[in-house]
Amino acid sequence: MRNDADLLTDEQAYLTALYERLDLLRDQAAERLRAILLEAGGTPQGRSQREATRSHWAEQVAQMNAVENGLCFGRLDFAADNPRYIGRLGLFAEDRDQDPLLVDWRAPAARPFYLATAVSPEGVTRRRHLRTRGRELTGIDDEVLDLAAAGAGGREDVTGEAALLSALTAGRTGRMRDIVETIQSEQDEVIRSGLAGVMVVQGGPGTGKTAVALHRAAYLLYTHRAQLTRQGVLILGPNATFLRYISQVLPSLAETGVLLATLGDMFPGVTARADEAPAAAAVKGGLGILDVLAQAVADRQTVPDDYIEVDHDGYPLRIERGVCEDAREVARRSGRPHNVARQLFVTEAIHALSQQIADRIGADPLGGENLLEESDLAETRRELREDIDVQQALFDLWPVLTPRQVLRDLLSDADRLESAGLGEEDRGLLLRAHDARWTPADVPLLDELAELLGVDDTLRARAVAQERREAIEYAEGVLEIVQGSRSLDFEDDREEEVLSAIDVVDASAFVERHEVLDTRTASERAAADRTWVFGHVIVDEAQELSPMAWRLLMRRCPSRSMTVVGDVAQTGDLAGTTSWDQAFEPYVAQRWRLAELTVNYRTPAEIMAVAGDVLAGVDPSLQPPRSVREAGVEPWARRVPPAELADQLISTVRTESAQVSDGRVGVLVPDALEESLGAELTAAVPGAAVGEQPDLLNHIVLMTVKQAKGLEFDSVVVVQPDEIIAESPRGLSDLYVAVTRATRRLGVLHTAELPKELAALA
Ligand SMILES: Nc1ncnc2c1ncn2[C@@H]1O[C@H](COP(=O)(O)OP(=O)(O)OP(=O)(O)O)[C@@H](O)[C@H]1O
Repeated sequence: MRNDADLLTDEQAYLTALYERLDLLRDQAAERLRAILLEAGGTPQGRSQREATRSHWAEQVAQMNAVENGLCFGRLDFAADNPRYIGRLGLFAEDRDQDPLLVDWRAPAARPFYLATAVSPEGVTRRRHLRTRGRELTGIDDEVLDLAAAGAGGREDVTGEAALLSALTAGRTGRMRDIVETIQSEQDEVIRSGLAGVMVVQGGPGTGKTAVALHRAAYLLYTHRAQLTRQGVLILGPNATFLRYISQVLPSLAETGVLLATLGDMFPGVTARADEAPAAAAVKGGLGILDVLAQAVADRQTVPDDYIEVDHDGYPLRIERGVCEDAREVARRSGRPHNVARQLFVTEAIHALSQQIADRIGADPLGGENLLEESDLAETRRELREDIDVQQALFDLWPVLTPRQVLRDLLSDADRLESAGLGEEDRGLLLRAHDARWTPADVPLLDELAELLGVDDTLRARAVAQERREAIEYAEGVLEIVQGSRSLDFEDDREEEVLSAIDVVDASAFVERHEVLDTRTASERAAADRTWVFGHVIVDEAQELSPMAWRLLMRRCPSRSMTVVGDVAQTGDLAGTTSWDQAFEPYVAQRWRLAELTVNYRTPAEIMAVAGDVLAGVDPSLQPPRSVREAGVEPWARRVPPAELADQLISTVRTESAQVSDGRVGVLVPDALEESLGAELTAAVPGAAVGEQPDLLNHIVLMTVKQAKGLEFDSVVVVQPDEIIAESPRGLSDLYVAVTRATRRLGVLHTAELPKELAALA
């Protein structure tokens, strides 16, 4: 009889063969890459093809490197089929007609690994999880999936229980890990849902929303590769620290072509990271600001009180208020953006001024018709257009503007704000220095202004068109030569069918082929281009987005192919989303689909009992997600004298750090205490990370709740919960976020009474 040791030996042999195949393929890819890198010169077309080949092989090598750990993690046995091994990458034998050696987790054939249950086994008789360290098999967990065996213990709501629990109880590292080995069926439904339309994934803390969003990106890129690598996928996260936290997950899923960004990165050339009062961000985030921006632009289209006098050709020329008003009216009525409509304003004004000149110099002394002819008038207009003084005067009245300039000027000038229609209280909130740093809430305003202002690219377009005309003329010349030589060569042999360049391309197609292709990836180009349209947009912590931020995102995704993950119970931003219906109504009406995640994989049951009370304070109708496990440790609270808070915190952090040994301790504090407690903690515990973008790889991190959105720690110490609540109208939601960051241990330090929502800890 075969025993467990034989089983391990067999599976190890299979694993070793897989790694040998991987090594071989990787060596081949690396060799091809080296060969391409050694090539040089050639035509522009040849170079761009070479670049495409180079990035293909570079990506292949990177993918194969990324799957080194955990290459294969599962096996499915079927009643009526060969076993199937599941891994992070697909591998084929030399002979492609054979079954694949390893099935990529994203392929349809891998799906039963995540979905098959004893009740609905989908032909699977056994699911096996392979545990590995490096290339070595360290253990096997089997689940037998036939109904007869279903009663034999195990949970029907969880697949791969042993593997799942071992993943969930592992110490945290400060970087998120992939979950491909233990994706649960409700998560799998979301990950593999179709590409089209808006899908909202609502789920409480720890239900795997972030993990699911990232795996969905990997799945979509795998399944719709051609389309999505061309257009790119945007993943929007709440802050830079969070992006670093998740940044390793995608490469290890062997994917590229994804742009990870925060709202603050969404206007090319601006990195908006500064903080501002939540109330100010709320004013900027509401749709009421749209009228203010439109008026701010209109306010830049001015007319003189009476007239402006300029010197033209030695004569004084008056640019009268009436002329400017008429020209402005025509330009505004065109409905074009400000910088584009400017052409109309100038043309109208020049027209009126030329008429003025004609009236003066062409007047018939005998009272007849004006003596100037149309050609004279055209000449006058040309002179006026070229007159620097006239140009300057018209520029001052209707200047070319940039979004940054308009927003800076507006936010630093109380009169402009008032004229744009902002009430006194809001003016007080928004007013700031002219050189203030950009905040994330400014970014949708910059984007909106870019739409209102537009870009007058007539000059650039003219230059490009001219260049292209010249290239086509040149190409026509080349093709004529080809044509000419062909008729000479084949004069005597007219029967022969010969295709030459002239038969298959015309001159403009010839030019197109020879134009140098942009070799940047879609995500690189998208990052530099405000008007880039993404193939798919994934938004994490989507509840924090304001209506203005949604407007910006919808512009980047006119196809509305979006995955939106979030939890309306965790909304902290005042302008954030508290109802998905409201957020999407303006863009897709009722046409969005909702998926709910209900199981909490992060926070153990003991801590969720406390979190449930806090959630009831936020909204009694909301249900906390169900914890998948217990930690066996009760959460605690300790009241300390105010003067001892810092010392007590330091000693608590030391104890907690020892408790989680290699894991992570997160200290979550009210905004007002971040600086002072941060300073005291780092003085006493030198390795601790604090500040605007603390390094999560440190074992101890102190941050505000806002910074901790989406993150998790083995042990969490919440400081002064009453202050966290008091700091914002959404303070209870913030406390809910704070207490749900822990994977094992939760403690609370407080100097005042415990808030009633935490009474269970008293
Ligand atoms: N199927 C799974 N297998 C293993 N681990 C999982 C699984 N699903 C989620 N997790 C783990 O649970 C933790 C919480 O997941 P995640 O951060 O994605 O949750 P979330 O819903 O985004 O939470 P929050 O709303 O609090 O930000 C992570 O450590 C994640 O790796």
